[in-house]
Amino acid sequence: MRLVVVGAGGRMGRMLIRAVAETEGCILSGAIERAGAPVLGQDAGVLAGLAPLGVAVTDDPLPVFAAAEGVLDFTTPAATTFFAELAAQARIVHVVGTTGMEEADLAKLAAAAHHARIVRSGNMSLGVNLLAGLVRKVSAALGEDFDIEIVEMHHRMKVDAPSGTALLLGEAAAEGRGVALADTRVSTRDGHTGARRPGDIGFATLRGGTVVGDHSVVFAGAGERLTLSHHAEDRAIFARGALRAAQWAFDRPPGLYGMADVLGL
Ligand SMILES: NC(=O)C1=CN([C@@H]2O[C@H](COP(=O)(O)OP(=O)(O)OC[C@H]3O[C@@H](n4cnc5c(N)ncnc54)[C@H](OP(=O)(O)O)[C@@H]3O)[C@@H](O)[C@H]2O)C=CC1
Ligand SMILES: O=C(O)C1=N[C@H](C(=O)O)C[C@H](O)C1
Repeated sequence: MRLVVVGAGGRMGRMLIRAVAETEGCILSGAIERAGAPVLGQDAGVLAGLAPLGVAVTDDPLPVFAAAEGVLDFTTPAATTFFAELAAQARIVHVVGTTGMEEADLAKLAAAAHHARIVRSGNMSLGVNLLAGLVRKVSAALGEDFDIEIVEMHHRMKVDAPSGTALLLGEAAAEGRGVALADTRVSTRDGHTGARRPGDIGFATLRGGTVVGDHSVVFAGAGERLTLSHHAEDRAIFARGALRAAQWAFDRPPGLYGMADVLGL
């Protein structure tokens, strides 16, 4: 499968280039960065710490998308909605790992999915997607007597909060209870907040150092507490998930899919 990495110079972009090079049946056919990026013109393999791959980083996606079968996109919401339109025009697979997307961005992805095969997830790792299934079950079993709080920690460079993973886990918890996350979500607490409202799903965000991604879902009841956690130690887990998603989507009809579809969960 001929794959393009967009945001090739980023933390995930470089990891994705390595993952494509290591995956049987996949070949890097293009690497895109934004106009003016210092890595333009560099060989993508060298950029990712590998031997040269003969693919120069470019800021012109049109000819690159036209010659590809899929695009791996861990960039920004603005870049992802732009690439979604191009991927739909080129009728190629679009794997979206970008987080921090607003309702309007998601509506654009849904529109593009009429023509493209899009797989989007706030976390592409196997472990987190299994955890989401467990959270849904535990949330349904415990009910509202147990307060749900989601705690996440990431590296100091992360720009969005709560993380895409925390929101994914929050959605799973809300589904388990049969409520909408939008009605129960509490993402900030500061000052005299008053007592916790029954049924709220709380989020707490920590940022610092080089943490790849830690998430815990705490179910706090009267006299006991249950905590389900995932610790990402290496960004390779997300890149491997993205490759799996691209290969899975290759012969699917157009639509918007998630990692639960890819993993058969
Ligand atoms: N779903 C998942 O499993 C995971 C999701 N993520 C998400 O992926 C995203 C990226 O994370 P990370 O790699 O750490 O961030 P980085 O900032 O390291 O990488 C993003 C890259 O995208 C580039 N970029 C921005 N705009 C454009 C554009 N218009 N065209 C081409 N390239 C562009 C940036 O360039 P520049 O810096 O020059 O602006 C940068 O190189 C985040 O939203 C993060 O939360 C991360 C890990 C796992
Ligand atoms: O920005 C990151 O680094 C990560 N982002 C994703 C998120 O927002 O949950 C996935 C992972 O936790 C790393």
